[in-house]
Amino acid sequence: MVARGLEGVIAGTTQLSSIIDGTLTYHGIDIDELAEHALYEEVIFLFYHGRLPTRGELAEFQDQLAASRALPDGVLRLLQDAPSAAVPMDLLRTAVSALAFTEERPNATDRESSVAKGIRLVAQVPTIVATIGRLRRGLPPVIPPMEEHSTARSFLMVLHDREPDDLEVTAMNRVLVLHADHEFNASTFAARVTAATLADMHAAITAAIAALKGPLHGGANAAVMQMLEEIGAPDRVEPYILEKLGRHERIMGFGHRVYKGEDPRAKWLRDLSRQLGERAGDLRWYELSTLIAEVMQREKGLHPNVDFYAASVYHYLGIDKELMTPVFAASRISGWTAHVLEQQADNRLIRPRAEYTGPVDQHYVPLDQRG
Ligand SMILES: CC(=O)SCCNC(=O)CCNC(=O)[C@H](O)C(C)(C)COP(=O)(O)OP(=O)(O)OC[C@H]1O[C@@H](n2cnc3c(N)ncnc32)[C@H](O)[C@@H]1OP(=O)(O)O
Ligand SMILES: O=C([O-])CC(=O)C(=O)O
Repeated sequence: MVARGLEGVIAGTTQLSSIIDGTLTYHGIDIDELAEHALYEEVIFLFYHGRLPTRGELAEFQDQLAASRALPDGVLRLLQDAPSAAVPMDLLRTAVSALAFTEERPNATDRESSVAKGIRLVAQVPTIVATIGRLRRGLPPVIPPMEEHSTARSFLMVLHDREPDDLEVTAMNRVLVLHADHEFNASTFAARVTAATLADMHAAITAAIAALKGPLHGGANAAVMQMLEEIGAPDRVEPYILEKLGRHERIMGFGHRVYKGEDPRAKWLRDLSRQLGERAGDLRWYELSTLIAEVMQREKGLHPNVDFYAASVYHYLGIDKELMTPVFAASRISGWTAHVLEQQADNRLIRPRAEYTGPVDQHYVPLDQRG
């Protein structure tokens, strides 16, 4: 029997993250502890080294990331020359693919080369995303400040051309921690399938970005924002959701292949949405979100996934709808690159079988004899 969508299939092993009985851990550490205490850079180090950094190692690692954030001129030009209607996820995918041109050994897959490429990508992807955001607002690209250690702060500074405040930085850091890895999700699996052919890091990450784009995966956050805008007012929540469910349409940001109860990341994002909404004196997006969640719980027994409250959090952080899925990628790049390293360290081609369901005993009919 075929497991449709590979549901429940254990397709490989990983030491990076696990979801057991609804509990998410990164290398054995509960996501709640990391969300509360960790800097995103500590999480990246954890993925790359299998342990948390010492103070000295963290400072050195943050220096290395900060020194790698700038984009090569060719990639900046590519972003600037793209049509103004280009879709941000398409721009990100193309820019990451083009970064391979700037590698001295683009095809190399040995550990040293792949670690160096991975760290460069972890540093560069947030810059690409912030630069796409700037260009969409008619702002010129800027070089991210090298003295800025925090990815969260650097990203917001570049995106908004101003100093973010403490709550914004805390929120952005937490968003980066919460989205960083999630075992064999679709985009990570795409990266691993690509890496398993011995294609290089940039090839694998380009495949991952392509897979993240769809609304059943990372693209759901932008679709949630679209829905919030369409609903607009609390009294429209119930009729809107019931009408969609009546047409057997999916409500974006709900349901998950692995979690059947609450996604452990959702409560952190709900809390951030409320805090940012209170600070802005505009709780509309938070309140609409909680009302939708109540209706979905009552009608379908479905819980919000990571993409649901992320939409209003991003909105409160001044991130446009179209940039929301790229922002997800700016965090998941840490997990993707670490999974590629893990795949390369113990590689075997990933090549399952298909059950054939087409016709049998057919014959070639010459062109002039076909009716
Ligand atoms: C970062 C991430 O990728 S998190 C996921 C982001 N994606 C979304 O938010 C999109 C909306 N959610 C979905 O489409 C799904 O829940 C998925 C894709 C996440 C998981 O899908 P699957 O594991 O394949 O679940 P499946 O599609 O089999 O759904 C099971 C049942 O729940 C229903 N269901 C699942 N999600 C939803 C939803 N969001 N809205 C309405 N009904 C839903 C399905 O219609 C189905 O009902 P049925 O058995 O009566 O036909
Ligand atoms: O794991 C999944 O299927 C989807 C995903 O990436 C996540 O929830 O973070």
